[in-house]
Amino acid sequence: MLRLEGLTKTYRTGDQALKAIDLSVPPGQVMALIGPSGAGKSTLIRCINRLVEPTAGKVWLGDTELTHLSARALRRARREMGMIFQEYALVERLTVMENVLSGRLGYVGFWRSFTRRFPQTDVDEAFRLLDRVGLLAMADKRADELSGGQRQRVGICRALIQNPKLLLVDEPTASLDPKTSRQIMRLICELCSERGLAAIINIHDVALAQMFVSRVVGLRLGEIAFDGAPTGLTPEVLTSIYGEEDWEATIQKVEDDEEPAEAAE
Ligand SMILES: Nc1ncnc2c1ncn2[C@@H]1O[C@H](COP(=O)(O)OP(=O)(O)OP(=O)(O)O)[C@@H](O)[C@H]1O
Repeated sequence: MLRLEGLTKTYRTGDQALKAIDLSVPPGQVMALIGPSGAGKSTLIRCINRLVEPTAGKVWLGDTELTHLSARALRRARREMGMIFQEYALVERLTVMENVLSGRLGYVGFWRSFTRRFPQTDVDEAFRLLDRVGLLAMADKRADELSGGQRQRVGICRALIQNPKLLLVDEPTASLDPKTSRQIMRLICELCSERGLAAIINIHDVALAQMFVSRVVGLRLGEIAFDGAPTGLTPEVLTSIYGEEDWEATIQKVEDDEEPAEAAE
């Protein structure tokens, strides 16, 4: 469903953030993207929906090649890609419901969005989504009254109400405590599985990635250094991605977390 061919990004500063990346993500697959700071993870995610313009290469979403689309066609293609951000990117003074509905702006006409008159079907779907993520009672609260975990749940609803085929998720747990991080990762993965949605999740926390996803891609200096199952992330592989460090502690943490009591949380 998503296919990158020779995706390359060289910033004007000369930084080669991505070096001819080839990567395919089939429908329904949730993939974690890991790697050290500066490896190119955010650039890769942003080149897919052209928030950052690739220097070379192709991005296929289904049968559509995205890098040569006109602005108008790109707007249409972006509806198929929901984005979830580290800092939630909510409009603070709007309510939870209004923030969720803003995910429909790519679909409704200018005047409707200007006056915020969304079709009833959109409102119904927003309520369903808020219920699914446990925020139904918060629909009328202002976004700035929410905790970090609640804000991220709103961000997830806003991405899903677009009815995307692919989720692009940029460090969804970076501002959250460990327990809330696990809940958010679990929620994203459950929702992808319920909806047959593919996702690429840029995530710093290797242990968290290992707990929830079936495939991990490790980037190093703009190139793929690992692509496989989370069980393949041995200390040697992690060293090849991140450089020297004691990885036993990280891997141990995953095993501890897999105890039944934790899973029932
Ligand atoms: N706007 C920009 N202009 C110039 N260089 C940039 C820009 N954005 C990123 N880079 C460079 O591109 C490379 C990849 O950056 P990117 O942010 O994609 O990495 P990352 O893996 O997401 O890092 P982090 O985990 O710290 O967010 C780095 O060398 C960075 O300095």
